[in-house]
Amino acid sequence: MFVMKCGGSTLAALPNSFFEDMKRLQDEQIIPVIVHGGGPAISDTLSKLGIETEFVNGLRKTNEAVLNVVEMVLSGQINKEIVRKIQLAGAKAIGISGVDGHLIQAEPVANADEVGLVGDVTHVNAELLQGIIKLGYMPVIAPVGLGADGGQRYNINADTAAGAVASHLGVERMIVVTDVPGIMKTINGEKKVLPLVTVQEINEMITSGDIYGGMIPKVRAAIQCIQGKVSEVVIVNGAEPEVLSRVIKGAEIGTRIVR
Ligand SMILES: Nc1ncnc2c1ncn2[C@@H]1O[C@H](COP(=O)(O)OP(=O)(O)O)[C@@H](O)[C@H]1O
Ligand SMILES: CC(=O)N[C@@H](CCC(=O)OP(=O)(O)O)C(=O)O
Repeated sequence: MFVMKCGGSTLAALPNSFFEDMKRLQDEQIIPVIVHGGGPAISDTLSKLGIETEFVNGLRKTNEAVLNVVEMVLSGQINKEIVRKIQLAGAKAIGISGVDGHLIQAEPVANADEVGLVGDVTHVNAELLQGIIKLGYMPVIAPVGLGADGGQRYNINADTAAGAVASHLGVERMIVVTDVPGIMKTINGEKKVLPLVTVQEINEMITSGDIYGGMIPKVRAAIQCIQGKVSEVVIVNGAEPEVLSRVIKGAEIGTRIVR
């Protein structure tokens, strides 16, 4: 079993072969647990509805109006689109959000005064995921969470949600699929993908500005989950052929984040 986070930046562009690769892995009992984003689709719908939107360090400022759109787009549109694509590849998938079965419990982030109804994960109902897997399905998770009282919804960054799911399931590996070939750094005027980075190097790159925007929640989620059972987080480009099986087989691809 492994956790795969799939970013909204790359979802529409993922080739059919990506989903066929997932089916092969499922057949080999290497079950993907998918957590997806959908940031660009949320921004599109917000703009069509004339609702302004803004990001602070990769997190969307969220009020009730924004949250309605986040839930509609993530749990409705994107979640079902992914489930359909997996099913068309011949594999079995069940789509749920963090609301269903209290899958993702959340609390307000530390800078809630800045970003509003954005959540950090406090608990993941891992038994529910294990149950879905036991039935032969791969779980496809939309990152909307619920407060401990079960009433308040939170918008959770998909990277953050994926890291928490990986930690609570105790998987060895999380694969983050995005639209860049890994963490990049300009060295002597040339942009290069770093094959391996440590927590210390990441912190330095955030301070220097080499890591910014949407890459920040990814590396923060990676740092958080590699403190526990997860031994590595790999950031890869979804357009690379058979990227998931190659990472699983240990190919040198993308950026590996290790302790
Ligand atoms: N050092 C870095 N290396 C690669 N990408 C980076 C870096 N720092 C920031 N980024 C940005 O992070 C983006 C990926 O994050 P994001 O757009 O949120 O993707 P996703 O939708 O997959 O979560 C890249 O497209 C790039 O613009
Ligand atoms: C709090 C926060 O920023 N939530 C994200 C949730 C979706 C997401 O993370 O999508 P990507 O993986 O495509 O970026 C948002 O509202 O865009």
